[in-house]
Amino acid sequence: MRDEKQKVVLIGTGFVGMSFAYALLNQNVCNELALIDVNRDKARGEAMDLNHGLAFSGANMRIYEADYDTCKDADIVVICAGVSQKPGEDRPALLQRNTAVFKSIVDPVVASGFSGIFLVATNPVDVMTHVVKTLSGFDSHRVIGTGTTLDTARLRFLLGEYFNIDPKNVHAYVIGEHGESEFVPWSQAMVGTKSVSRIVNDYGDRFKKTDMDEIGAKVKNAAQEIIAAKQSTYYGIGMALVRITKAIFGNENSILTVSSYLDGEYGQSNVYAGVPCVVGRNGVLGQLTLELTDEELSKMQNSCDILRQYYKETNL
Ligand SMILES: NC(=O)C1=CN([C@@H]2O[C@H](COP(=O)(O)OP(=O)(O)OC[C@H]3O[C@@H](n4cnc5c(N)ncnc54)[C@H](O)[C@@H]3O)[C@@H](O)[C@H]2O)C=CC1
Ligand SMILES: CC(=O)C(=O)O
Repeated sequence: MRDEKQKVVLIGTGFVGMSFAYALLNQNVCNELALIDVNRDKARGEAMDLNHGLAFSGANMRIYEADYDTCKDADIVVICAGVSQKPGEDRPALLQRNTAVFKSIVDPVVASGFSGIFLVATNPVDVMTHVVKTLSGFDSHRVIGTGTTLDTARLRFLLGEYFNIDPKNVHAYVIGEHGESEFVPWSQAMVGTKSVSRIVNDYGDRFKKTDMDEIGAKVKNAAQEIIAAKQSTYYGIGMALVRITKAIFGNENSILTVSSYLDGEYGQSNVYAGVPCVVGRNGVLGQLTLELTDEELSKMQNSCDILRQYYKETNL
């Protein structure tokens, strides 16, 4: 049993929220989990179902359905509420509907006296995270989105398969929008201590630049492929949310490509985008600024321009 209380409030007990909650329980990440949903029966049923697994888990966790007052002493409020994409729909198509949903969520969270960290998964995630920053008035280091953490995990998995190397030893990132304009800064991708550019250069007969481009495209299209096959994606993002939660509770100062507020980094400002950040107990401690090539910087500019335009469309 921990000495310290570690309380998470999850808002939105759908596929993504409950995949997160189930992984939290299995990894014994916190000792209190409150579930909020506009559909209170659903949240209550989910709390019951999780509680019935406690005896099998080694976790000592209090899990219950609640209303917004519970946010008052929470450490992290995780937002997974809102609509998700239908097959063929893109993430920005959700913007207006999810902005309306967030207006009904962020106000009561703040009114409760909450003073912890917001962690957002709802799409389009970079813009929705910016929406939370504006609606809450919180300092940006305490408002984080999942950004490109999931895309980065997809990239590491595919590169691990391609090079036949443990993905944990693949250090490569997807950055920018969690969406169409995201990209892989290949100049910064490493397998162990060797850069991917060097591997492709030295072993061009086996490992090809065109294969890297194909992997980047597969990462970008992964969500659509999964949604076409099974309607929605949730296990990967659930695990990504747990990874970020652990970095916060453990004060790990881990480098994760969360969506964070750019204030001059990469020449960008007034925008949330996925970039490698140092994540610890106080949220985003800072960005680890990558040394991008001119071509990569122009991709970053494009991605941030798109995100700023989407944010403008929220009229906040
Ligand atoms: N950031 C990422 O990498 C990923 C993000 N997502 C996004 O996560 C979001 C959730 O997806 P799913 O869980 O599959 O959807 P879902 O439809 O299964 O769950 C959404 C939940 O939100 C609740 N909800 C709706 N309005 C609410 C309100 N005003 N207050 C409280 N709760 C409310 C619903 O009752 C429902 O339980 C979507 O926007 C989806 O696009 C999904 C996968 C990956
Ligand atoms: C749905 C979504 O954003 C994803 O799986 O990447």
